[in-house]
Amino acid sequence: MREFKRLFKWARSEGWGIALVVSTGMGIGLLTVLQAYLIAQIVNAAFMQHQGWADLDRPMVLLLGVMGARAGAVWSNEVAAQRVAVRIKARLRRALLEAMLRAGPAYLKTRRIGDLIAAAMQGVESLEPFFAHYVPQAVLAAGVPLLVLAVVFPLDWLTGLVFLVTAPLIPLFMMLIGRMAERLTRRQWQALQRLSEYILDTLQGLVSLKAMGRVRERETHLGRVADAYYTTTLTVLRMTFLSALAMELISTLSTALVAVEIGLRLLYGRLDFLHGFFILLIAPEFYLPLRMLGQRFHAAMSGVSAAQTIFTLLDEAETASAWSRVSLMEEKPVQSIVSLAPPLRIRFEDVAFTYPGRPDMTLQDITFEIQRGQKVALIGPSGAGKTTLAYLLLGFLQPSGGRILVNDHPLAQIPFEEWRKFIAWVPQNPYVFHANLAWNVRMACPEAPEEALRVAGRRAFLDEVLAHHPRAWDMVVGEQGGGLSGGEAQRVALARAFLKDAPLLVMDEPTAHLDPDLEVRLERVIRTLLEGRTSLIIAHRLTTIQNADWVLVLEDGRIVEQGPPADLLARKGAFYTHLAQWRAL
Ligand SMILES: Nc1ncnc2c1ncn2[C@@H]1O[C@H](COP(=O)(O)OP(=O)(O)OP(=O)(O)O)[C@@H](O)[C@H]1O
Repeated sequence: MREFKRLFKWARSEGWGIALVVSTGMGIGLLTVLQAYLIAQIVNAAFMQHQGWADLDRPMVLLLGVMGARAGAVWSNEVAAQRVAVRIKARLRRALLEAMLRAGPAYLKTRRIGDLIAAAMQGVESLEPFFAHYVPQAVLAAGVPLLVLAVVFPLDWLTGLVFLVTAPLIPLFMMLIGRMAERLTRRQWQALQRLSEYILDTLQGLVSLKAMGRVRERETHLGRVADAYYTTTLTVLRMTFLSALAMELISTLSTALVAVEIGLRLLYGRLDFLHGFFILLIAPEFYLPLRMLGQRFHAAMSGVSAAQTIFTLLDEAETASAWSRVSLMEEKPVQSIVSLAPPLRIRFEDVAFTYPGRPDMTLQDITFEIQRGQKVALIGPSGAGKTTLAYLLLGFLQPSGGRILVNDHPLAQIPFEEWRKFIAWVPQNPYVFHANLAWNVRMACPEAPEEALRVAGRRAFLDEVLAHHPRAWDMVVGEQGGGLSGGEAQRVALARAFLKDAPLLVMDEPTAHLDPDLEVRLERVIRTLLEGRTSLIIAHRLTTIQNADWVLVLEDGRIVEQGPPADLLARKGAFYTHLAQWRAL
């Protein structure tokens, strides 16, 4: 039920929109009472007092006016509620995206992408019934019965008493089955999440599944996951129908009770027709908003279950953004607080880092310096913390201890938006977006002129790829570089780095994709790219290590050795052992 509170908070934050929903809701209540009273008055005048049409034209016109106004209020209420729902959905999606980007790549690595997609797409979408139907209905359910009670009590205290005793039965029943409904819809939402994760995982790993002959097995399992979703959906539907039936029964019996006690008193002349008929007309309207609230509660429940995932993601990302310092959504220029003159000098002083939720330190006592224009190679076994160290320098993560200095300025004081202008990042598996090649390279520097794009392409050997394709730079590639080989995607990343021409290059050297001929040429490309730049390379090849000015050997999150490669080799320590393991010696 915590989610209910948070969702209502989001609804309240819609200001005017929600004020319109509330005011039109109260308007509907008032007009409903007035409409019932006018109908009762007209019927009373026509049939009990035998008045002619001529005497009834005023109340008839008034009734038509009230009916029109009520229709208008219902329409405005629905439109306002829909607008509130659409706006909140858009805001929630943006908040999720912002939170994910603020939390940065290190946090995203810990999450399942299927989860995020399900939350941002179906999850947010399933909140529509909550904001568009449940919230306005909650306003009506709170307002209309109170209004009816306030009108009916002075007219007939006995009916007022019946209303007062029977009305709580519907919310009481709603609360009783609410817990069960919550549990079931949560199970349904989890089944949907599992299904979307499973489909995404299957599609992404299709090649491996085929290669290992596991497609049939996966298909059978997928069928089971889909069946689980089907079964939970049917259970939820069954319970929804059952609860609708029960609420219908309660309100019908209560209305019948009112009808009997009114009928009997009319029969014995203890109540005048006008009031009796008015109360009979208003009785179903008294129970309707409560009954509808029950129905809409079930429709809204799947959204509430999804909201739990959405809010968990938002909270987690919020915590993660404390250790990540990225705010990628900010496109507005940031006032520079330091002036960094390239080439850059980097210094790590006793830097430590711990991922939240992990008991041990991922990095500790990291102290080294990259002189201006120096090429530093970072080596170490898998899981030693190389990527984490690179992320710290890139500004994706914040050190838990120590500090990083750039030209003697603490990196923590340089806004990320400013810092990113100084860095080019070439990851091991660069992401190529579903767009044309020109866009994919130009994203590194959107304002770069055409000529600079061509030069960058040429320097990264990308023109060889372009030559084989009639649309050249306009060639559209699929997401994750579909349509490009691994080596070609690598060249796109290198072309981006050339185009950006940043003073600091951070690179995770490719270990695969390259044939020997391309490897030799790429080596030349990389050497050109490194010229005159300060660079940190997570090195996986011997030549890169030999050509480096300085080598850092990382083991279990600590730098166990550092120095020029020739000196380290002569020392026959960790560096030597590391290379020996590669059979490089
Ligand atoms: N987002 C994360 N949350 C929690 N722990 C993480 C996260 N990313 C990495 N780790 C852990 O931190 C340690 C260092 O990981 P890191 O990726 O920096 O190593 P690496 O040296 O780059 O490894 P590889 O060469 O295999 O890429 C590992 O034990 C890893 O499991």
